[in-house]
Amino acid sequence: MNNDKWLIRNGQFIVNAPETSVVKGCMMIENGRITYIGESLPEGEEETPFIDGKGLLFMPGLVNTHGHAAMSLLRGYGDDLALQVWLQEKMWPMEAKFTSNDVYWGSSLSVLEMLKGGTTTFLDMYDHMDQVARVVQESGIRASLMRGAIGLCSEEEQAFKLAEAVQFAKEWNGQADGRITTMLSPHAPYTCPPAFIEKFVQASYDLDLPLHTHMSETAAEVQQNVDSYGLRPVAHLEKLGFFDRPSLVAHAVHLTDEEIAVLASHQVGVSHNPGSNLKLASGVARVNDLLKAGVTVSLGTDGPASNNNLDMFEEMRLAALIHKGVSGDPTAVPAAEALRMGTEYGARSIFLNDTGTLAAGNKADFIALDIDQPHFLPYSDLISHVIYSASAKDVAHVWVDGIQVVKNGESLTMDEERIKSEAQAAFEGLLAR
Ligand SMILES: CSC[C@H]1O[C@@H](n2cnc3c(O)ncnc32)[C@H](O)[C@@H]1O
Ligand SMILES: [Zn+2]
Repeated sequence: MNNDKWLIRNGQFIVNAPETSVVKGCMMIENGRITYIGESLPEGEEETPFIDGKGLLFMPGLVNTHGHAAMSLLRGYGDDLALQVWLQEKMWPMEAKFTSNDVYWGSSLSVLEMLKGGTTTFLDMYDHMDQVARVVQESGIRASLMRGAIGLCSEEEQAFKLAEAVQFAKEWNGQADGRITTMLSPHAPYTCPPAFIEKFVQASYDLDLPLHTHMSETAAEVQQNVDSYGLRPVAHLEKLGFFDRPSLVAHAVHLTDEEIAVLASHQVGVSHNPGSNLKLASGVARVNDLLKAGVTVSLGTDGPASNNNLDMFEEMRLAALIHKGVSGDPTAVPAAEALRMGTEYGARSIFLNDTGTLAAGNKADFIALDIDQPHFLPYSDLISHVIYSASAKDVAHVWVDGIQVVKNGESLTMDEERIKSEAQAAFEGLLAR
């Protein structure tokens, strides 16, 4: 933990209360938490160590609420395919060959990309999760981790996967100085028989941990659910008690009005993954209607093999653009709302209540953008610029828990050259096996 007290002076800070706006002045950090943001230097702090924020825009770290980090090894391996073909013919055969070493280097590559691009918290659903947790420990990032379980196997294998998921969730919750939290995650209703999902719901009660799953990503999947169980995925999961638990669903592209009301009434969060949904031609989620119904909608990249990068600025921009385009309503998902989806709502979606905004009392998870660049001028509306003009490349500095992990665009905690060469070797090893 960081026990320093220090200040940023002469900076510009995006705050969300009482509304999303920019404050010019100072921010103070003590013991890894923000203790002050305001226009003037707090009294008696003239001698406190500080960094000069001139030319920088400080904002909350981005929160990526759905992904599979190790799939960076499969980036570019299987493009331009629909979800089921992509999964069954390209991803799953390769993933069957993944070792712990592959997951370690693939996740390292993704965490390096995420930190350098301003993501300070990510959700990860995968296998060999001890390796992902190790990467989180070493890199200094914050994460919500879970062993994803596909139940298209024998009951014996299902029991083994559930036991692994429970063991991982118990063992790692609160580790890495509290930066790791855990959830429980059956992969999807189309890959997990109802009785298997019910076991995850029971484990969620037993461990007092939230649930996460893929849901209603494609029209074909919704139809398959109706054919198999006589219900669409929302009613199916509701019947299995999934939504009686704190839960987050990824994608939720194909929803009816009634289903949106069900998600809202159970306070189910939705991780909207616009880049992945567009690339896999899954459709466009009803984000405007979800937000209007009071659903917490956050943003995720999904895995790097269906996106194909982990740039959360791109996801915020896509969210702000595509819902205007498909609705014909230029007021749909305004810039400030897209920004909250990428930060505040992200933290809320994964049940973190003291990160996601720059506010006194919150964890000091924040980033600084270099706004002394042509595409940020004129300084008319910096919130607009963050959504419509910025990209991951503009991130100069990153702090998590008040500890700097990226400085002048370079990682301070991860060995970039080693990670790139090991990831390339891991990919070649997968091709050769
Ligand atoms: C059980 S580990 C996670 C599992 O999820 C697969 N996956 C990656 N992206 C998607 C997606 O968009 N929809 C459904 N499943 C996805 C990944 O390949 C792993 O097998
Ligand atoms: Zn996914």
